[in-house]
Amino acid sequence: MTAPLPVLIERLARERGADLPPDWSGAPLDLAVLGGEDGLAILAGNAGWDLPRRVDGRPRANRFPLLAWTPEEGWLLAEQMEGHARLRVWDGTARSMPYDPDIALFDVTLPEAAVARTHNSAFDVFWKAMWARKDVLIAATVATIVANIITLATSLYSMQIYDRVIPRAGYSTLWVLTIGVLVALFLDFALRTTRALMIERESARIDHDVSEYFFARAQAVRLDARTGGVGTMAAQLRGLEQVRAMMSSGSLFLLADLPFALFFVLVIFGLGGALALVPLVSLPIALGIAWGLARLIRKDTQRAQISGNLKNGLLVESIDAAETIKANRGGWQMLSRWNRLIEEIHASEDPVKRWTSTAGSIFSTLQQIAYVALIAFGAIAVTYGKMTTGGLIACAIIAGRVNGPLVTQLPSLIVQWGYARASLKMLDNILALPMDEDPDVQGLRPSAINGALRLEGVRFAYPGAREGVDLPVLEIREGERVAIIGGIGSGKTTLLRLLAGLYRPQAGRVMIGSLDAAQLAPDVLRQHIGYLAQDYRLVNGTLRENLLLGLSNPGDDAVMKAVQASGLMQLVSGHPRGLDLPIFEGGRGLSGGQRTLVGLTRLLLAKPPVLLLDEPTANLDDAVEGMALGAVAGQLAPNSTLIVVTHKLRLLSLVNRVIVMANGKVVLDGPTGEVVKKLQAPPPRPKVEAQA
Ligand SMILES: Nc1ncnc2c1ncn2[C@@H]1O[C@H](COP(=O)(O)OP(=O)(O)OP(=O)(O)O)[C@@H](O)[C@H]1O
Repeated sequence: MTAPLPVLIERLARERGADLPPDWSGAPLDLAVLGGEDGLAILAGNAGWDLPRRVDGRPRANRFPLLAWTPEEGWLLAEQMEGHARLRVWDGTARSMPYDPDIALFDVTLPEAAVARTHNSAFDVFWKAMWARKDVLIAATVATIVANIITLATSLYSMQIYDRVIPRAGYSTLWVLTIGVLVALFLDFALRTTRALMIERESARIDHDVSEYFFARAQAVRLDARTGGVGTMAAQLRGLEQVRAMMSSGSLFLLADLPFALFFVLVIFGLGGALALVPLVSLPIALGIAWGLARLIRKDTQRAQISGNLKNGLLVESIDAAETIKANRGGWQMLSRWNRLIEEIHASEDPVKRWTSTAGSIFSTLQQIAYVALIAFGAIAVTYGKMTTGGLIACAIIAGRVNGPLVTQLPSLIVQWGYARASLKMLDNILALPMDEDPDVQGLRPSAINGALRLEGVRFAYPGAREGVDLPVLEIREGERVAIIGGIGSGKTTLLRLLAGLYRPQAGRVMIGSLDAAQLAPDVLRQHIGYLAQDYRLVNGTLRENLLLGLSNPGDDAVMKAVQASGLMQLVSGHPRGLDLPIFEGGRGLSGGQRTLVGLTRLLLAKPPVLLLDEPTANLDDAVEGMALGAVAGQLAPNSTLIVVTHKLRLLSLVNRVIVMANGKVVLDGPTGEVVKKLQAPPPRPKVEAQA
């Protein structure tokens, strides 16, 4: 028996606890092509992975599982060595075969999920991304060292011109020196350009790594931990830009050049002795002022950042809720909140600007005083014959390098660092939020899960709420059809989200089959449980992309069949672009009912064994409701579990058990007929006391 390469890789991923893309099994690849020895390289190339490496010689135990290729048997999964002479392989079934050094063994590096990497702080994320490219950064540092040494050429050139060429009219020396210095300048240009290119390229890669990590991390934040607004969280993530600006090549070069200030001071000491005292005094003063500035603006930059995030949140909210705001004349209120935030931002930014410009003026005066002091002391040294005029000029040029670009740019660099620091703190807050999956724990990936659900001692309350959902025991057997009904705000949606594993209970546990939902790998959980939210949101893209969100493409025939069954056909056939009709951000472009139908159709394609539907027909008319529910009911296998939250009595015909909720608790639970009868029974009359 042989298994196709994608199936072997699926098993390999499972053994390594790695995730493959949801559309993996539908990878549009010709299996005949994959059957050959080059198949693996083609597949990896198509998936955008690193090229699999061939393992030379007998592999060590820790390298397994590996993919094995033999011309006779094709592709196999080599799981481990059995003794010295045999290899345990899997190709649909596990078996053992003689180990032959000619068997080609390949190590496939499956891309690690961005979020699987754990970092203690946002700074750590940046640092590790930089450290991973240390080779290039070291090369850039070497280029910096050489370029800075070459920089000395111009100053030494001036020295020679004043000391040797001018007094003796030494033209031949002049030409030689000029050509020499031009060559040095060209070399300096080449080195600085190469360094810039190297750093730009690497910083683009670092940026890619870092932003991928934070995007994935923000997505992985558990739903019940997302307390802040959408806009505020988005703004916190945008703080990445500020950190990036800080790490832009300009700032990096400036920092890379910083140690050379000391080197230049040493050179001045070599040329002019005590003259080195001038930069030796002025540089620490400049750095001290810079440090003071950083401390002075720290609080204000942080405050400006927080207000900026709130401003972004308000902007997103005002656009998102435009309908409510317009219809209720809420514009004025939003505007006043906006103006208040702008005032707050200005109040925090003003001191930052004031201090920065004051520091800038101090720096420029300091620079000029340092220059005057150097020339004055230098002039005395020259008159006493302690140094030559050329030496003094060389010292003046070199001192300019110490104080020049570094000191001029320091204030703006410090402000940038202030904002970057505040951004890093906010990114730290995102990293502190709990995730769907504990990155240190490899989630369970069983090949089959039972469709039963059980809540044991579950308590859940929203942050800041006094009471929430409280369910000592609730058991739903495999294949059961259950409706959850109850008043508004009674906790039906919360219960459904707990069952779907989208919320983590604060006490107790949710069991899926015989496994704790918290221990299952999220992708396995999502595959097993289909959840249709009450307000089903679509994402920007086409209708087809929304229908196949997170699914492998089953082909247009299957998609059209599901579209026909759910009642979405009218929309598809009525649009010139059919399945490719565009969906805008947040699902704009479709009506509320159509959005629900897209969600239902997607579930028809996903065919999960457990279906959790939250008021699936609230937005549908009777005809479409009947059609959509008929499609769902028609697709249910005998062991599929269905739980539907509803306010509509019509939906009770789909189920054989009804759970009634009130104030976060189950108050009635039983067969549909019984519960309906109890609900319809008139309330017991209060006993009339016998008249005395
Ligand atoms: N994101 C949230 N943050 C804080 N409290 C919430 C949140 N969502 C719901 N609640 C509160 O939790 C309680 C239960 O809400 P839930 O959405 O589960 O009710 P429901 O029974 O589904 O109501 P409905 O029939 O209106 O959909 C309500 O009192 C609600 O105010």
